[in-house]
Amino acid sequence: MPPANMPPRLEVRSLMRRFDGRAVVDDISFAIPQGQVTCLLGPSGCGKSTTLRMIAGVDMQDSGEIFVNGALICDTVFRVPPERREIGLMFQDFALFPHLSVAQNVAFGLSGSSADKAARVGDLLERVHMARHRDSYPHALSGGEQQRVALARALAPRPRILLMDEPFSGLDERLRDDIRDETLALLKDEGTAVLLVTHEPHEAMRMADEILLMRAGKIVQRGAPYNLYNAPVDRRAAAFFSDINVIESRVQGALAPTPFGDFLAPGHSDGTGIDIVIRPQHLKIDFDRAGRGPNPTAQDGTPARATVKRARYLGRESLVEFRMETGQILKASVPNVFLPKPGTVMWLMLRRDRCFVFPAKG
Ligand SMILES: Nc1ncnc2c1ncn2[C@@H]1O[C@H](COP(=O)(O)OP(=O)(O)OP(=O)(O)O)[C@@H](O)[C@H]1O
Repeated sequence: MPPANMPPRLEVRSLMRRFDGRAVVDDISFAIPQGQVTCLLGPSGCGKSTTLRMIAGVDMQDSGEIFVNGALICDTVFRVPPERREIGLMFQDFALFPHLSVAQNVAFGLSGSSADKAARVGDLLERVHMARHRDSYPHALSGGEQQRVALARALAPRPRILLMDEPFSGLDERLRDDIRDETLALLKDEGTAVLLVTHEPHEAMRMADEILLMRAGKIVQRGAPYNLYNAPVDRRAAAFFSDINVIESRVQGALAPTPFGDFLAPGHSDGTGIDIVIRPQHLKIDFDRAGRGPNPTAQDGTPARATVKRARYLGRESLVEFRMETGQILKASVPNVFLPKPGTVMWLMLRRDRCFVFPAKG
């Protein structure tokens, strides 16, 4: 942890960028301390890359300021050019130089004595497990190997900040998690402050100390991965991280009645639409006991009858779709193999501590 009085490595304040009169980045502020990985997460087109491009200095904000180590590097008047910002870049389309070997690629941005450069290149290639490929050329490397070299090249000059734009998107799904973990370990060793752009929640959960959830140019929620997953600000934020079930209700006397019992809806007037949101892994399933289910509990509320519509085995878990007596379909995710036959009558409960209650239009 950096000392408390140390300025953040990177800070942006009230960044705005408009294209054709439309605010694509709309009043964004955040700070990243030394050694922290922050993920800018959001759907395609929400303004993530534009934010990164302004910090890199290849695009210019309409208003707002960017600071590195507490010093202004860009506002609407003053602007440090990109090459003097000491910010490393690792973009999806930021290819290796094809005519340079692996070692030459990593050495490219380095200054200092040849001995120092060789030591830094050797050390980084060891740490990204590419030392034995030091004399290979990029075309002879797999996508994952090229990505490792690109990481070593980006970190070689010891940038204070590294900006990464969808850096793993070109990789085979099975490789990605390994490379993400190796990358994270190296970034933490180096103490680099990182801003990583991704549209994949899984990637953000795996890599980030802090996630900035972005939508239509704004940060709608920020916090540790745990907080975003377990305390989403609205229904869309919940749905961004996993499948969700939504049970619709209408408030009657500060309560939202559902087939699973009443939910508290304080502050909402009668007739207000309410969504009870729950992730599939937080539904509980019980067997039918001659037409009866388990007894209601404070934690799980009232059980409701449902019929199995379909069950599929997905490897780590099984996904079971249920049809409620109201006609609504709910999805339950169950660890391992659980494949009840379609038509089987079962009882469902909602883990109350895992339900989110939102106004319907949220
Ligand atoms: N130079 C430009 N001129 C006009 N519109 C632009 C320009 N650059 C970006 N945009 C628009 O700004 C919006 C945000 O783009 P941006 O690339 O920042 O989104 P993103 O969140 O990074 O999306 P993706 O994940 O698809 O890259 C998009 O609607 C895009 O079309």
